[in-house]
Amino acid sequence: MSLGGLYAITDSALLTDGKLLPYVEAALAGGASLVQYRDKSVDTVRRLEEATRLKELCGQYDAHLLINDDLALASQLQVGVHLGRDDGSLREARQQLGPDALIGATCHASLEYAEQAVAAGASYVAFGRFFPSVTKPGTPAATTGLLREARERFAIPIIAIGGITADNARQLYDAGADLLAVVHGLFGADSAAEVRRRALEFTALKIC
Ligand SMILES: Cc1ncc(COP(=O)(O)OP(=O)(O)O)c(N)n1
Ligand SMILES: Cc1ncsc1CCOP(=O)(O)O
Ligand SMILES: [Mg+2]
Repeated sequence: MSLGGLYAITDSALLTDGKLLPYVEAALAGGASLVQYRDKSVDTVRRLEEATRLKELCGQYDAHLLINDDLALASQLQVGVHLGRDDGSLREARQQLGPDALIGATCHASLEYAEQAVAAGASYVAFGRFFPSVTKPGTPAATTGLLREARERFAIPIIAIGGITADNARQLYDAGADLLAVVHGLFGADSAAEVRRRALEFTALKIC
């Protein structure tokens, strides 16, 4: 499976007041190829409803939906899942979701963990944060040097995350990232039109 470009990650603290669907649609219209539903609440009814709507929306744009942290919800909707290092077993996720599912793994700045994630069946490995992040400030820092090493070691898609904007993105693609995963640099906009503009900017950087 060939993946590349912009990976849009939602944030329930940012996408309030009915912004979730129009903002995600704008990101898709601007070329996002993956969307991650990242909602840390325990409102299971709303989470199921929102994720179901996002799955439909992604289908319209030929994009993939992944669920953050929640294998049960991913399994219920038959979509992908992204698991951090304490979010459960990648092996179990692969067993439950099957061979074609997208399963992502957070690796922070550890190539060793990434090796284990690949062995456990991850579809991609995610490194970062690369820049100061408003969304998750405490995440361990990673460097473009690490990204270059990862590019040499891994054949599967490599994701960079953390504080990414169109202004600092180029160096991450140049160091070997296939996709840039973005929350605030995309959705911290004050209109859907601005989200689309930002997404187009990220997408154009990948093509150049
Ligand atoms: C693509 C991608 N990379 C990393 C993360 C971070 O996952 P995690 O460390 O589990 O942190 P939370 O996102 O769950 O707060 C991610 N979500 N997506
Ligand atoms: C979830 C996560 N994991 C590492 S950094 C990060 C936050 C990404 O959000 P932003 O793009 O706003 O820095
Ligand atoms: Mg997590």
